[in-house]
Amino acid sequence: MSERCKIALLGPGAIGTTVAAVLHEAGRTPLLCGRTAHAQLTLRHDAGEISVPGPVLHDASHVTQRCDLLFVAVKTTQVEDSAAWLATLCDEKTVVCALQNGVEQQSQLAPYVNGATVLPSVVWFPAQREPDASVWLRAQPRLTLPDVPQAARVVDALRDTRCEVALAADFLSIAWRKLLQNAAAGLMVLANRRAGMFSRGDITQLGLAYLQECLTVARAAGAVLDDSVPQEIIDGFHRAPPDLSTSILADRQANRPLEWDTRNGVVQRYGRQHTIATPISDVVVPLLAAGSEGPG
Ligand SMILES: NC(=O)C1=CN([C@@H]2O[C@H](COP(=O)(O)OP(=O)(O)OC[C@H]3O[C@@H](n4cnc5c(N)ncnc54)[C@H](OP(=O)(O)O)[C@@H]3O)[C@@H](O)[C@H]2O)C=CC1
Ligand SMILES: CC(C)(CO)C(=O)C(=O)O
Repeated sequence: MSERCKIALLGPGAIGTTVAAVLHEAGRTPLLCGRTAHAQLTLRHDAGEISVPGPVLHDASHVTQRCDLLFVAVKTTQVEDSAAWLATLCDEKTVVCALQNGVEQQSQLAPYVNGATVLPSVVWFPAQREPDASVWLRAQPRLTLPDVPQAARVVDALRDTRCEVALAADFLSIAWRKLLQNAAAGLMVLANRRAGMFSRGDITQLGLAYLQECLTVARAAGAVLDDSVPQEIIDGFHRAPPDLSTSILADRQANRPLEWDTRNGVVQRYGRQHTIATPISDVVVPLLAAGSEGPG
């Protein structure tokens, strides 16, 4: 096994390109690992563009290095297919920072990472992959991590970059807060519309009722969240640019598999575990699952 690499990034899509670009700007270009070969990555932001020189490696069997820090930004539906990369890049000394939505990153990645520490994160910023594979960053990049010793490796890597990192003592509650936002964003898939649809009174009411259901489940799972959270999330959609999309809608519109279980099914599953009725999830989840997988 050859020398270790300091930082690698798996999944150079919308979020992965953003993190690779901010690392590159700070002189810490990661080893780029993906599924599709690209000569370079391009991130477009408010003030200009960042190009990250490639190549994006696309065959794990050509790589022999383990890494100290691995950012994983494949979709949660793509983890199993990424197994060869995870096995190649990780050992028990690696910290794997999951740049993924959901509240289950640790259990989803642990089977694949050779005993590495999996650090979940909350990714707050929207980024959009364009048809030419460049990425449009639509807000200030910002992550929240659990306040544990292994987070220092991510904090150091992202120090003095465009990406803010916050550490949270009560990470679980913050992760569920973000999950609620993602669950409500799933309604955009069913309407095939972007954030502007929340300006409708009927969608606002549906969103609030769904978020109330999600909040009850989140609290049963241990999250400490105020009664005001559903309204705050809806207010966020009202303030968003009407054309702001969400990654699950981008996947639906491209006819790719959806992270329906990670973002919406999870509320129904935890609801069942805690014997909480989830009537709205019981409608939303099968429709998202069928949209993702068919048949038909
Ligand atoms: N986009 C956003 O605004 C946000 C997304 N998130 C979350 O971040 C995570 C990543 O999402 P996002 O960046 O949008 O996803 P993308 O679909 O844009 O990127 C996924 C990347 O992973 C690559 N990939 C897929 N399969 C494999 C594989 N088997 N081996 C190696 N690479 C692979 C894809 O390659 P290819 O180019 O071939 O498709 C692509 O580069 C998700 O969990 C999402 O929910 C969180 C907050 C915001
Ligand atoms: C845009 C954002 C931040 C909220 O829905 C997101 O998490 C996503 O698109 O997956």
